[in-house]
Amino acid sequence: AACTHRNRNDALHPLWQSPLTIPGGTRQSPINIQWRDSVYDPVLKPLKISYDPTTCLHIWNNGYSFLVEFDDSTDRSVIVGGPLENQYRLKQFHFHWGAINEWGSEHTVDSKFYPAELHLVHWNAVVYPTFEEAVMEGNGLAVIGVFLKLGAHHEGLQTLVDALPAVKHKDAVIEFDVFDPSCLIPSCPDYWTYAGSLTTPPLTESVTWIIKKKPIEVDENQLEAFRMLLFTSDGEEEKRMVDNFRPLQPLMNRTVRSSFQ
Ligand SMILES: NS(=O)(=O)c1c(F)c(F)c(S(=O)(=O)CCO)c(N[C@H]2CCc3ccccc32)c1F
Ligand SMILES: [Zn+2]
Repeated sequence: AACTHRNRNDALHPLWQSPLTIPGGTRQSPINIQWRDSVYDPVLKPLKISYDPTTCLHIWNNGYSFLVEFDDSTDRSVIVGGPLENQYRLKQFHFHWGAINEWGSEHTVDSKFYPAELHLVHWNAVVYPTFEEAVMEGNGLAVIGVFLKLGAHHEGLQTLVDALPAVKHKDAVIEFDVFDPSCLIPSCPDYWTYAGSLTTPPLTESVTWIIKKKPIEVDENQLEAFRMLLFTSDGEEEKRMVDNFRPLQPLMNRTVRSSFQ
């Protein structure tokens, strides 16, 4: 049943009416991560994350998801190591979630969906002068994916949840000037990594995905707070912002590597 529902969102929202798969695309995202098919790579380093909480700027409902955007004009919030050749700057983070807890994540693990997935979007400011250029290049972006599972209340997430009513409608923005997103990343260092793409337009094949093995726990009220957001602007007929994930894409000729045995 979940699989049919997942495809239902193609008709629901313009974003997902874009081509299911880019013609000629060989590295599209998201994918199912088959744990037993992932290959341990001893060369993979630990991912080094150093975020400066004061680089946080605002929260914005852009009609696809809600984004927390950062000042990426300097190297104050960066990641390095892991599968990455260069240092990448944090630009924004956002989430994908479902209408109910049975689905909502973009990636799956052994075909299991999580109720939501966090994406921290970074760009290679060492090699490319702007984010927009990095979006078009094979090694331009690095996105950390963190699965959310239903469980204990998440203190760090709550500060974000408390601000969501202020960005209920598309195009709403509120100032959000101190937040450390590393509180949303599990301390367990284990991750999978593969070469993929953006999961929203322009769907460019420019993302090194780093998917954390361990999920974070959030409670039902916190997931419900995501589902109270709207795709629509103030004054339009309300459409709840749910099921804002892209359907799974073919693995094609790719190997998912793991940083753990
Ligand atoms: N799942 S994902 O990580 O691929 C991903 C998203 F799912 C998503 F919704 C967005 S967005 O900014 O809300 C919508 C723009 O496409 C972005 N934003 C990126 C993509 C392109 C772009 C251009 C300017 C600013 C941010 C972004 C994104 F990288
Ligand atoms: Zn995303």
